[in-house]
Amino acid sequence: MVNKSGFNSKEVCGYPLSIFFIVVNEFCERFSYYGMRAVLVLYFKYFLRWDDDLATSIYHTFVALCYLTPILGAIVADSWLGKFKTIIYLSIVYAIGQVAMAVSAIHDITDTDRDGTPNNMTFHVVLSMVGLFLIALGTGGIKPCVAAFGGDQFGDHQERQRRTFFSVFYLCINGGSLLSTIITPILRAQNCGIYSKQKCYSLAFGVPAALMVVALVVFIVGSGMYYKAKPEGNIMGDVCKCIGFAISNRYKHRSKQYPSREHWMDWAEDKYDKLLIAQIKMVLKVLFLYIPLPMFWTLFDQKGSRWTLQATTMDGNFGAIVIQPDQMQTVNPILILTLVPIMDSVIYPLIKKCGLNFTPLKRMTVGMFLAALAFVCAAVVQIEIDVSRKHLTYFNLTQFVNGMNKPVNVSTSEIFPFLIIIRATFFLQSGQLSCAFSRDFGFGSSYTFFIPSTLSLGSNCQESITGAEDIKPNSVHMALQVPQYFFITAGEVMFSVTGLEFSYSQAPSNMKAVLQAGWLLTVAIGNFIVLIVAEVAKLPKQWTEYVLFASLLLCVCIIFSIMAYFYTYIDPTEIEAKFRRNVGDDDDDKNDKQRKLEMEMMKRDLDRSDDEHYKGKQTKM
Ligand SMILES: C[C@H](N)C(=O)N[C@@H](CCCCN)C(=O)O
Repeated sequence: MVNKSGFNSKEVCGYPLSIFFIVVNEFCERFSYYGMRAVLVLYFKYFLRWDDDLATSIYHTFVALCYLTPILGAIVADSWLGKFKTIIYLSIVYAIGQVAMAVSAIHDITDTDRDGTPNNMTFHVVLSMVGLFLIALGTGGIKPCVAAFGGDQFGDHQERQRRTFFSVFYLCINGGSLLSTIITPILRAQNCGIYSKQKCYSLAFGVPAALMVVALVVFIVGSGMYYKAKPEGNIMGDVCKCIGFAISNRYKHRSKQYPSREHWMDWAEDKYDKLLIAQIKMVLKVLFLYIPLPMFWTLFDQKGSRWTLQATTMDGNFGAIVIQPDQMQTVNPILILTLVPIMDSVIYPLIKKCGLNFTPLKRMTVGMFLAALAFVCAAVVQIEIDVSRKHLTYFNLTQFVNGMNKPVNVSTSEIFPFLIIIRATFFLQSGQLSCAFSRDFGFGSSYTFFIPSTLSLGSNCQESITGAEDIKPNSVHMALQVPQYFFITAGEVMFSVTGLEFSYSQAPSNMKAVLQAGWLLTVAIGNFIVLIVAEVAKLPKQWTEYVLFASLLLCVCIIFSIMAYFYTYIDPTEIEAKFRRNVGDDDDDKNDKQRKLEMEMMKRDLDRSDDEHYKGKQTKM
């Protein structure tokens, strides 16, 4: 098959063979990313010993960074290296970052006294932060390149195949995410180590590191089959310069003696091409609509932080299997894989049959509302947890009944929490004699221990001490998190999947990457908002924080629906074609007056989003 640029590629069932490597690469990369992310907040809490707030803050800073770097990746690819080389180089950086994370989680490296806990925490913190920085650079940098590189492989006659490719691509993202969020928590729950056995975070990070290497190798293997478009120049830079010129030119001509122009971007006409200005106007219209969107991601990305921490205080026993708190995140990709086909083939067509025009912006509004609902569910679950644990401060309530006829001093080592199980070691001492025993506690439980009169201190007392459970461990079941996962995922399908398509369809041909980067930027800002709100609000009860986030999103949802109401859909290809036709007409010596008139009309169409002009394709909201 020869594509639009004359590139001859092998085909299988009408698809370029090269996309097979791209799809497998995406699957492995998303496995690597989501697998590492699934256990990250627990690594912070239980390995680095950070509190919930610090763990949540660093988690969201990392996610935010992952969605800031796509701009960098897009600039490097478009203006310098091209997509292929950018993907290769940044994947290497990414894999190094994953390896650094795996090494940072080996407790034996600094466990000099061999008691099972690292002795030089600074080493682990610094290495893991360097690792996370490299991962953010890699994953974010390649994000806008891989999907676009896949799209480049298709010829103009393969529109249908290209659309299928994007659907398969999204399913691969969720397939990789699903598998990894099942596997890495299992690996993390294993015991491993050289001097002492501890929870195996190094393996949980090591496997994603290996998958990233596989992703890179698969991508390189396909090298000979790819169509590699040359870098088109820094369009992002051109856009910024053009906007900058329009602003400064407007400022220079601020005096009343100069006639005003219809749109402030028209002040760039003195230097820049009219087509570029028209394209920038289209982009700005969409970017303006993006302003409220970060709030959705603020709530959405708390699945991996607050919701996972919430799951650690719940009972994960599902009878045949015990679900780890971080494994609850798998509910999201499972639901995505089921909901996307159901929505596309049943719900949306049904709504259409009912005569309702469920436009992309309406879907996104409903998606926001569902995410707010998810947080109301999370708040209800949190209240349930708080009530069940009201009287439980596990250690204060642990007591000893001494059956010996001499005083016994009881002390304890640091409590080491293994998620839903807490292990504590007690030291009994009387005079020079002492003994120790360890017990596992269900999270939130409380015990009374009996010291028998026959106990011989100085020997092993592990077996001799008996205990009675006064307060049962966590009783609120993790299954109660399913409704909140259902609503947030239904919200994701309506908001994220639709938003991606909306960003693509409303972007001028040469600025699709700019809008994709803008779309990803909303994710980054959303994650920064988590930090700001959590820090400013500092609410004492977790459920009130959930209610606060739900209320904020609800307000934003109302604002967005008003903005969306005034948005008019456009067809960028048609607008661009008209501008180009006009240049052609110019060459044919067309009547200058007539040409100017047409240009003015097109500009007005764009500025006012006049409905009739784009053959009824446009719809409000
Ligand atoms: C796994 C998740 N359901 C998903 O599809 N993620 C997408 C979009 C992420 C948007 C911001 N968190 C992905 O590309 O990973």
